[in-house]
Amino acid sequence: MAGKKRPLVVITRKLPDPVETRMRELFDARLNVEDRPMTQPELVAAIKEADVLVPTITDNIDAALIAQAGDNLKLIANFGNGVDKIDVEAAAKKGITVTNTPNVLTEDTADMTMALMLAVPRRLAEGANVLTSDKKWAGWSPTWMLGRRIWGKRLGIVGMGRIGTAVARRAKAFGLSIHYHNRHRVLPAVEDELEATYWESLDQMLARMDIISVNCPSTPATFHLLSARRLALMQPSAYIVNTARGDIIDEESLIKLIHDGKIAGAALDVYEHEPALNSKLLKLAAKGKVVLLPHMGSATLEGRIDMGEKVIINIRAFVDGHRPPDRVLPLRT
Ligand SMILES: O=CC(=O)O
Repeated sequence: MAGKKRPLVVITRKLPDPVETRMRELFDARLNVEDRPMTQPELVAAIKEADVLVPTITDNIDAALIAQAGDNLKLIANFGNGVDKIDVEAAAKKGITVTNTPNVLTEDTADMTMALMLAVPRRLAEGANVLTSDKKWAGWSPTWMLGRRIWGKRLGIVGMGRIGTAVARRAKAFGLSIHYHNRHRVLPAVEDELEATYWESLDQMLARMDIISVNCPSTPATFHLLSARRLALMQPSAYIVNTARGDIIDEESLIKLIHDGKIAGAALDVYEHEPALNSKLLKLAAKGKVVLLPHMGSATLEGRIDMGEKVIINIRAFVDGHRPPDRVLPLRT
């Protein structure tokens, strides 16, 4: 990029207006004016030409694509936290830095996790549906639409990172007791604040919880972390919430266990093959066993503008010859 004043920054998707305006002011920004994902040939053209590529979490930036990058591509500044669609290792081998947008979507995603945690036990979607569908509401009844109590229950968080901790803070305020499984134990001060119990064994935690919340990243090590065997350890009265990534759960097994009454229900924001949806999930939704959202965890206007600002900060730091604050290093596997 040396010698160039304004790097050519190719952005694969439409971003919120204030972000695009700022990008145009600062860079030679190539925006995607049509609000649709780039096709594969468009992505190839983009990676060949750009000094900086700004993909989103749905673009597949795999080794084959990275191999086609032009010599001037030195930075992939992801608009999003999860980098599971970027081959960070292949990028590093080609001398390309990768950055993401952590922190700014933590609280929004935790809010949505909390909403989903309530949704199935308290029958939110089913209840709302009574009023908006042509089903007749006969009025309040002592025995109708009874869900299950949330407060006083045990919440097991799989992945106590930034989002997991933000979920735990909210859940504690809702009267749940906090349990977690993580590769590493969190700081004692955080455990004390949350009165959290650490489970070294994920299996043992799964077997004892009322609600499980998945909050770890998707990596080769967490693929189907909640496998058929592990899901089968859960109690038949337990619920599972996933706002992380679909492939952390063996979705087909989860569907079967809910269908067979071996898990009470699930609230999902992410899917194993999204945007494709397993049609069996729709059948479970119709029975009130699952609540399904279309990957909206971080979808607030403020959050998306903050994410754009993070992308800009990373690009500017990099272009100015500094280490970008949100550099993602290849995984040590
Ligand atoms: O899912 C959203 C993200 O990873 O940013």
